[in-house]
Amino acid sequence: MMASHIPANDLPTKVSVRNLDFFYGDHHALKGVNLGLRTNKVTAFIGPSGCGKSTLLRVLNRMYDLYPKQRAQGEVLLDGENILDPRVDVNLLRARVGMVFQKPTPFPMTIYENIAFGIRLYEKISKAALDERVEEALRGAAIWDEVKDKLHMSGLGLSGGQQQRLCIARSVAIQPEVILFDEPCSALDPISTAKVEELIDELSDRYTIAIVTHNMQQAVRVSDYTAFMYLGELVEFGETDEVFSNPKQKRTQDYITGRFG
Ligand SMILES: Nc1ncnc2c1ncn2[C@@H]1O[C@H](COP(=O)(O)OP(=O)(O)OP(=O)(O)O)[C@@H](O)[C@H]1O
Repeated sequence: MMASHIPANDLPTKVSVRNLDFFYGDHHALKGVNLGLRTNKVTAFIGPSGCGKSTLLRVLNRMYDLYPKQRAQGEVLLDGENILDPRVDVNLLRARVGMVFQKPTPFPMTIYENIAFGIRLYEKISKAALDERVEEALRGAAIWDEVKDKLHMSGLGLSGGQQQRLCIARSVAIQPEVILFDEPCSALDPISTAKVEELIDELSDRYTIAIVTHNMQQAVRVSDYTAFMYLGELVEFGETDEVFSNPKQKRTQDYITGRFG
C-alpha cells in the first residue's frame, strides 16, 4: 500500500479501461474514461457524489448487465481480453472480478455456507477440501478466530463489521484476481473500518484492488493510486501521495481541500 513511489506507467496493468462511455438510458454517466488498474495495487476512486465512481466499478465486472437500459461503450481489458465483448461469460468474469458492496450482504445461511456456496458454484470438490477452502478464506479475511467456533450459526448473527469481513471472505473464497470494493466501510464503526482497511492492505499482496470511497483519509491510508472523477470524467490519476500532496488539476485540489463535493 501507500508510498510505493513507483510511477503508474512503470507497473504491469491488470485492468485497462479504454475510451469508456456509459449510459443509463439517455443519461451519459461516464465520458471517455481511460485508466489502468495496476497489478496487485490498490486504486481508489474519489470524487463528489454522482461523478460516476460506482458506475465505473460496476462496469469492471459487468454488474450493469442485469439492467436492460444500461450500456457501456469502449473497452475494458482484463489481462488484455475485452470483458465488454458480449461473448464473455459474465459468471466466469465475476469469479475473476469479485465485488464487495457498501452494505454487508451475507446470505441468510450459516457462516460456513456463506463461503462454501460460491465455491461449489464453480468447483466440484470433496468435503475435506471444501472445509479447508472455507477456513482459508475466513483466515484470509481476518475473521477466522472470531467465527471458528460458530461456523454453523447464521451469518446474519454477526456484527456489521464481521458481516463485511464475511462478505470479503466470500469474495476471496472463489480465488478472484481483482476485488472491487464499493464504499466498503461506510456502514461500519471506526474499529471495524480499521480492520477492513488493514485487510485491504493485506489482500493487495495477492489481488488487484479498486475501492470507491467518500473518505479521503481512507483513500490516503489504503491506496497506492488515486483516480479523481468529476461529472463522469476522469480528471486526474496518479500515485496517491502525489494526487493528495501535489494535485495537477485545480478541480482535484478544490475537492481534496474540501472546497466542493
Ligand atoms: N440506475 C440509474 N439510473 C439512472 N441514472 C443513474 C443510475 N445510477 C446512477 N445514475 C446516475 O449516473 C451518475 C453517476 O452515478 P454513480 O452512482 O456512479 O455516482 P457516484 O460517484 O458513485 O456517486 P455517490 O458517491 O453518490 O455514490 C449520476 O448522475 C447518477 O444520478
